Amino acid sequence: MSRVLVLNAGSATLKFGLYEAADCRLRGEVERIGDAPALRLVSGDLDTDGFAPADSGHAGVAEALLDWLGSDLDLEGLAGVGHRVVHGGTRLAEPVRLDADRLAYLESLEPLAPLHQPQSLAIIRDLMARHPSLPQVACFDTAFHRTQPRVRQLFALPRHLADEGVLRYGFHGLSYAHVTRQLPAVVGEAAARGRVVVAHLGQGCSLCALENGRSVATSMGFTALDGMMMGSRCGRLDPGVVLYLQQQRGMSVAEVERLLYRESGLLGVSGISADMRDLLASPSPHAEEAVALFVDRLLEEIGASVALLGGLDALVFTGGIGEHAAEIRARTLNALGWLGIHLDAPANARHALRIDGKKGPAVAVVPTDEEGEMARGTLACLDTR
Ligand SMILES: Nc1ncnc2c1ncn2[C@@H]1O[C@H](COP(=O)(O)OP(=O)(O)O)[C@@H](O)[C@H]1O
Ligand SMILES: CC(=O)OP(=O)(O)O
Ligand SMILES: [Mg+2]
Repeated sequence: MSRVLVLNAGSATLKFGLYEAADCRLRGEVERIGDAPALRLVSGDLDTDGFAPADSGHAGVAEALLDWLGSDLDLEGLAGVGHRVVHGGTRLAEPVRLDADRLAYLESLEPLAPLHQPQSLAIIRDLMARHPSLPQVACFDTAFHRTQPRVRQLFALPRHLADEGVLRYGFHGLSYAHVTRQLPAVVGEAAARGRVVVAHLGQGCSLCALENGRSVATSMGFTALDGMMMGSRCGRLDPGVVLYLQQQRGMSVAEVERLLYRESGLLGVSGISADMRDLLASPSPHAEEAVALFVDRLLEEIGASVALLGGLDALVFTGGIGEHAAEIRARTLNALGWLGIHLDAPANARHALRIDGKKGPAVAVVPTDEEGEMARGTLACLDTR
């Protein structure tokens, strides 16, 4: 039976899963990378004691995770390893087996995803060096959005920039692909084929407008910095602010990158934390202001998606905040009565699969599973290579 390992390197987490065909045998994550990395098993049975990173950074954590997995599992016996690579650029979309050429292309995209691309490529290089004959497969966050009409991919910039690939790519595609697969069972066949908005709200946040199960618009852009406000990223921003920071404040490119990716969003506005749990529990007015802005921006992004779809049949929440923060869902949904949405408050409080009051558009909470989607893509890629 084909066994694959999948690795999902995020900005502060490294999630992993071991699959035998479609069955998940082991799943877990290392949280708080860069601070105090801790390994947590979500399912499966393996002693976590042997996990001992030499340092708290991404490289140390990845090495320790591979050592820990390798001490119990025969990594050489795997059919392959699947990796979440957030940016596939113009050349790569479907899951592909990596070689030196493709790896070099993906490296050229590192500046477009500084919180994700360098981390996942470093793990891939490490695994290629350790196990040269073990297939490494990349599964792209951008792939799901390639169905978008060209006009939705364009920025209002001179044409030659679009010709060289400065386009809206969109991200969180593995999450949207998983949610889309669940839609018929969750909201019914008719709504699943209709106009659906999915809000993926995690550390990174984005929205996707679906028509007949295909992405027709998304809030993230050329990079995972655009659109919705996030944990530590600003989301949509007047580009004049970037000019101001460089011209008036004399900030370097690296300083601006740091500010926009790591010091903004919930963290920047609250001055307290990038973690929604901390802000919801905080009595600070700055925490409340950050939460209020988050809800406002979410309403704007939902409104934009619904306008492009010409209506709404279902709204889905996913990602850490989308799945677990009942207060954020309630504050958002209570402001969406104009869409005919009715909230079932007790169902929302217990994070039920359906939280609408059986009138108007369906509203659902669907746990995401990027790892399951990657296992599927990796197995399909290895079967047809
Ligand atoms: N119970 C909760 N209440 C509010 N927010 C939560 C809760 N659990 C998780 N979160 C939020 O989810 C975020 C992480 O989302 P997740 O999708 O796991 O992140 P990642 O993008 O790293 O995969 C955390 O930053 C936190 O703000
Ligand atoms: C693309 C992106 O923002 O991913 P994450 O939510 O994992 O940070
Ligand atoms: Mg995520």
